[in-house]
Amino acid sequence: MIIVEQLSKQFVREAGLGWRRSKSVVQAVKDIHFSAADGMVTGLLGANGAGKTTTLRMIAALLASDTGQILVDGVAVEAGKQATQARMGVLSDARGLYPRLSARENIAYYGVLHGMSHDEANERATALADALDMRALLERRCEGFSQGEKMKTALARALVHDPQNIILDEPTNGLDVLATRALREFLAWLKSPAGGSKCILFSTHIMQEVERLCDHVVIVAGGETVAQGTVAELLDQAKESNFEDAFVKLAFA
Ligand SMILES: Nc1ncnc2c1ncn2[C@@H]1O[C@H](COP(=O)(O)OP(=O)(O)OP(=O)(O)O)[C@@H](O)[C@H]1O
Repeated sequence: MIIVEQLSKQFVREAGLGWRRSKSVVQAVKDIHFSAADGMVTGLLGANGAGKTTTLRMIAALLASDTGQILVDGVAVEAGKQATQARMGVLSDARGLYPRLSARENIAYYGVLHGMSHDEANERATALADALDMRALLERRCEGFSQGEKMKTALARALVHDPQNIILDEPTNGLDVLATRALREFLAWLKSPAGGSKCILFSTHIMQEVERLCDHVVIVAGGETVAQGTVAELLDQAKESNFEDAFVKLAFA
């Protein structure tokens, strides 16, 4: 379970050179708060620049927050510290695979970094490849992989140590309809008791994805949580019958 309270983060941007040099402050996240429960898919839904990636990077301990608190299974997240890493699997938007390594090596290497033996990590890579229908890719170098192949490999790598909490930044970016469907089915399995009742948190700006996949939706606008609930509750709150209309009303009214 992930609990986020009063999270904020600002960046200082520098522009120009010499005497023309200037600094400006960007308040990327102002006040984000929500909780993401086990056995559920929670979606962070927001427009471009709303603060989703910055929020996920703070939860994943990749970036320090200015204020607020993040608890993962009751343990406070601290940027750069290992305490919560074992409990989290993170799929960033950059994917970041080693192109010269095979998919298996990319996946198993992360397992070893998480303290697994080589055999254990290899067995897990094979099991995940079966679950993600990517067995044929396993021994291929990642160089030249398609978007969908990269995503599957990066997802398997994020899950190699069987984390309870799964954080995905725009996981369907660049995927076609079939790959998106397969991912949706896999996430539905991961949140089920058979898949381990995982806590899944993902960011997106795609309405249909949220309607089809999310048990809980957190609408983020201008770095703030502006509404949250089930899709039905948000429709009710906005007094709309179409989810896109409800989103626009809640995010930009
Ligand atoms: N390292 C950084 N330095 C300066 N500004 C940043 C940095 N990272 C993010 N920002 C700014 O913070 C704001 C929020 O960015 P963020 O990437 O979190 O949004 P997002 O909701 O993930 O957007 P998108 O859907 O376009 O990926 C944006 O205005 C962005 O330009």
